[in-house]
Amino acid sequence: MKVLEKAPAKINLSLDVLGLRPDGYHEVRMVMTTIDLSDRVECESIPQDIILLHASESYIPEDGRNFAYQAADLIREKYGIKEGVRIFIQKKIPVAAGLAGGSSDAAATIRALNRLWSLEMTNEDMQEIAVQIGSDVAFCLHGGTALATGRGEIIDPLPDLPPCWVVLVKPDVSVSTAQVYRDWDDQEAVHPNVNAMISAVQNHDFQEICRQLGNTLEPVTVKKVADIARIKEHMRQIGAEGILMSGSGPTVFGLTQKESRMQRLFNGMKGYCREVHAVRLSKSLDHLSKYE
Ligand SMILES: C[C@](O)(CO)[C@H](O)COP(=O)(O)OP(=O)(O)OC[C@H]1O[C@@H](n2ccc(N)nc2=O)[C@H](O)[C@@H]1O
Ligand SMILES: Nc1ncnc2c1ncn2[C@@H]1O[C@H](COP(=O)(O)OP(=O)(O)OP(=O)(O)O)[C@@H](O)[C@H]1O
Repeated sequence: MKVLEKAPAKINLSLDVLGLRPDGYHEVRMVMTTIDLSDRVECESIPQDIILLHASESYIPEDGRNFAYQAADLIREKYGIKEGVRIFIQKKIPVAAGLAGGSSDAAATIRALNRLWSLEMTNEDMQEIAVQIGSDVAFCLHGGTALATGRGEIIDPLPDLPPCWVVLVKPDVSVSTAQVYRDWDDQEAVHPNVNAMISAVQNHDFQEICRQLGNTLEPVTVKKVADIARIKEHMRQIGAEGILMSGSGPTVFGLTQKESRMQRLFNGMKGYCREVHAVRLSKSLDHLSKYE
């Protein structure tokens, strides 16, 4: 049997860091949402006792460095699975971009293997695997809109956002999440109002969501990637209603509810940057699974 899962990217609408924890991670408080830009993960059981992973792009690791591979390895170990699996990842999400592409592939693999091997995993079982792979994987398991706290693994669902377009612009550089967190400085930090963002989401108030967009990691990455500030300014001039860098960057997103403005933004930014996407938001993942 072959199982397919969609693995959507995320954006951070509000990202605050509260401080460094004893375990070396940072305590965060963030509002995240999934968008309709997805990788596709296929899992097929094979009789040999191995994990075979292939990705559509040559720059994606196909061994134990791949988060999807790690997910399969952890599940086989925990549930004593003797058969192997062939995993294929059709990559659409830009890599090392602040969009959690690798984390979403891992989450999709957990969902897929739960079905492929009829494991009847509870949310807690999936969560236990997710946190061993990365901080963003727990959010990616369920998608939709949520508040994430702790190191990012404690998830409290929020209502869906009002419908809107998301225009993503990725500068031609990759950013190391670990380095951005290391460079974040408590003394210099600018803190977004996460509570105000939560209220705006609960009130379905699109204009207020745009006003409350904020990311304490943005100034850290802007110091290294000056293009981010230029992209933001350009998007502002074209007329995006809200603009922010996602996660540790460097991808910048612009929000608008007007299709004509989305088109203007997409065309305007396409002439400015190579990698530009215009997508809609995506809801929670429960209805996305598909068998083949
Ligand atoms: C920036 C965000 O993408 C926002 O959603 C996440 O906070 C990062 O999540 P992620 O990429 O899944 O991060 P992980 O793979 O768990 O960690 C990568 C590195 O980032 C740093 N890190 C990550 C998460 C966190 N809460 N504090 C940290 O300090 C740690 O140095 C860690 O070694
Ligand atoms: N399935 C995967 N897809 C893409 N990258 C992967 C995958 N598995 C492991 N990686 C590695 O993870 C690193 C980060 O890639 P990813 O695209 O997940 O970053 P990101 O979007 O910045 O994530 P985040 O927003 O969670 O910090 C890359 O260097 C890549 O080699």
